[in-house]
Amino acid sequence: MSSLPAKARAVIIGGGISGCSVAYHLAKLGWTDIVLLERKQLTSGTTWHAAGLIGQLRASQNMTRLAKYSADLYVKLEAETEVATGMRQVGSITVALTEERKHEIYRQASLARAFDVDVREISPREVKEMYPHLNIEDVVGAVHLPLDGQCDPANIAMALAKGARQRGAKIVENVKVTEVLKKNGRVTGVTWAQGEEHGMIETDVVINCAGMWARDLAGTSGVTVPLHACEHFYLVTEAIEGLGRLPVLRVPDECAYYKEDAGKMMLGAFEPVAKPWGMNGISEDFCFDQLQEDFEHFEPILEMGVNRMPMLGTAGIHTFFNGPESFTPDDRYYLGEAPELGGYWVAAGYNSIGIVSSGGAGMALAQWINDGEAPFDLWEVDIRRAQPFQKNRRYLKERVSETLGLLYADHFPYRQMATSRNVRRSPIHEHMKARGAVFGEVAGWERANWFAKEGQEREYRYSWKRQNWFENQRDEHLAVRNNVGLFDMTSFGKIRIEGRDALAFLQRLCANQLDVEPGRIVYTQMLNNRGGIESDLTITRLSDTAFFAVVPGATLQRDLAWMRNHLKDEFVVITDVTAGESVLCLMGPKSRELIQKISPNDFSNEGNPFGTAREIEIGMGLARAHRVTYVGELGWELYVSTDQTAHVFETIEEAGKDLGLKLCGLHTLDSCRIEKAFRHFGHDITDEDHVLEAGLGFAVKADKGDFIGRDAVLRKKDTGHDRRLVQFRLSDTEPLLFHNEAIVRDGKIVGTITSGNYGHYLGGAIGLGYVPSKGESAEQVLASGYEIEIAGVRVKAEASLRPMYDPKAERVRM
Ligand SMILES: NCCCC(=O)O
Repeated sequence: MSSLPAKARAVIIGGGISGCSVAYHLAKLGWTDIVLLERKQLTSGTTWHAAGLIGQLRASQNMTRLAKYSADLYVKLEAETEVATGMRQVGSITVALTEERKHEIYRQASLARAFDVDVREISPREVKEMYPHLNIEDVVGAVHLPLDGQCDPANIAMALAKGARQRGAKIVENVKVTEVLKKNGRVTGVTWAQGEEHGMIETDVVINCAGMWARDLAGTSGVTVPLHACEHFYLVTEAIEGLGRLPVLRVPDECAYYKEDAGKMMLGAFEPVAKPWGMNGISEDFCFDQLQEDFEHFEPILEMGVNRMPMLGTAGIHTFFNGPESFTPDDRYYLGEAPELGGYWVAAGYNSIGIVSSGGAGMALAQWINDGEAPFDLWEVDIRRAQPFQKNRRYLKERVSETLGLLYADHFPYRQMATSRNVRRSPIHEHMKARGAVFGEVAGWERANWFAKEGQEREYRYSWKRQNWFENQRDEHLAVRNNVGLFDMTSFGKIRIEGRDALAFLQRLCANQLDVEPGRIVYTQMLNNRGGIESDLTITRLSDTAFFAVVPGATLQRDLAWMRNHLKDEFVVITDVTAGESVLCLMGPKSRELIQKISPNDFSNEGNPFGTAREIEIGMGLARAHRVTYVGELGWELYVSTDQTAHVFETIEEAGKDLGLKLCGLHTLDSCRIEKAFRHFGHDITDEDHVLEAGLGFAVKADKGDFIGRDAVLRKKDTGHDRRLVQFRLSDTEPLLFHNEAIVRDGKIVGTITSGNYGHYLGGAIGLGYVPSKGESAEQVLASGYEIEIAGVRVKAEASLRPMYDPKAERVRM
């Protein structure tokens, strides 16, 4: 095909709104020699049948930021490109039918306000004024966003495509990418076909924007993009006389959204049990196709719809639509560079919010590709969170039948998935279960989140208030503080870094000093060039040439990729050994007494100081005992080969009987660590957060020689902090903090809580969050009056820059 170049700076695969937005934003950054290849026609997969709702009310700060960007962009796009986008800022209303839902949408409103989104809590009467057709009998609250809107999705995509073309991008239809070429772990080009014609484009950047084909396409390159299509249903009525212009309406408690368009009403649904589609692959010929209607499946939604908006009962139905859309295992989309293949980028899996997401996502991804670093924290949607096993089709099929409905379900804190569970289990999973564990799942790992008492139901009762496990957590928490607790942390990611150049390699990647004696444990961060935190880990030196890194289970793929991508011509082997060792954490003031009962080794401060690790005998087996803690107490993390784990666990349990040993869950790990203000990666510390502003300067050794991020550290030392991570305790002991609550300083919203939990020892909810501090001393930062806004209500908070629990770190060294 003569119009296709032999070389391009980037090749985008897929001409839906996602691909068009990436092309538009790359072109805007000056990437003019780029090519977008669409296997059929632009928008012909999912974009063309999307509802086109532009809602800025999102569950987290970055999703709010990106949705706001999309809304602002789409408003301007028509003037810029002269394509009629159908963008109308009709506003939106979300109504709550329960107090819990009202609390959720009010929380989202607080968050949106922190990002300058125009949003207001409104009464049911005000809802009726704006939406006279609505039955508001059981409406308990609502929020209104006057600058939300609706658009014609296909035309937005066309406008983005035109904007990209105007800046030099080549967008070509009816060309299929047949292979992504690679060499030495990097993309080198793509081959394409158009009918009988074939060709190749040399490139080192490929972006998979292939929507519901993204998983299979990625699979041919050994890349993991776990998503699966589901059937998505909506209906459009005949024209209704006198309907008038109406805001978009969401009634999540009835799984429904409503849109007025050209005098007709659209009613769409996110039903609790969805219908996965395309299990055996999606046809090559799919082009503007619809799926078979299923009235029975939609009927319960329609019934609620007719009650909510009685005129639907008499309006004729013009279209009953069913079309496929992509869903992911956690209802969040994928953005970023695939960990398996350099230069292979992904923007896919939009979970039915692709139109409002794609503008912001395209902007963020283009900047990421251009700069080699994410423009701000995108961990929530980062492709590196995907686990290799998640591409399993049975897993995906079962999971997406749930995640479609979760879009409009209550997004309670700690909510666990019900489907596709038990894939990754610790060797003592059954022991934990037998002792009352109630499990949660992270990265496929089943982990005991809390332990039910004898006779107590082993289920979560979700709420925005104290949930049914609050007292269990309190007992576990106090056992760790006063006595001894045992956590199963087998889900930790474990990486061996070995070889002649291992030390030099880690010295270059880590901010702390790794040139330590074998047996020392070093807490460190891996930084990017801005001084932002890419990884938060401990590294134990096992020998002159061998190191052992421990990372959160959720970040393992990201951390492996960061290490592997930074390997030069060095003799270093990086191996994921996660499945080989379990981790039992014995924590609390009586942990020494307990371990000493079952091991002949010396656990004294002299023989085994804080921050050291060595092999020990335990029961009749062996373990590597690391004297570290994430809960702020005396304790040991025991790394045990998986075959001996049950034996070691049983030995500890037996010995702990007369010491009051308590099994503890992940909720307690978190409540203990937040009292001690230990940072949690992905929340309190991200690639956007400077290591010094995060309060981790103690783990940075700028004088050790060069390392990635060192210049940024030195610069920050010169210029001073722009913001600081502060610990807060609410003075009212009743309300709870989770994350994303607004921080109010002297009456003004200045930030959001990055993580929160209940401090059962300190008494009251504890949160961490950044506040601006340019030119201010620590005293000045703390001298202000702080409040935290929770669902619109402001609660006084005490602030501290030092950990409120054990500020002198005496407990860990006792
Ligand atoms: N595709 C439907 C979008 C739903 C929503 O924005 O709430």
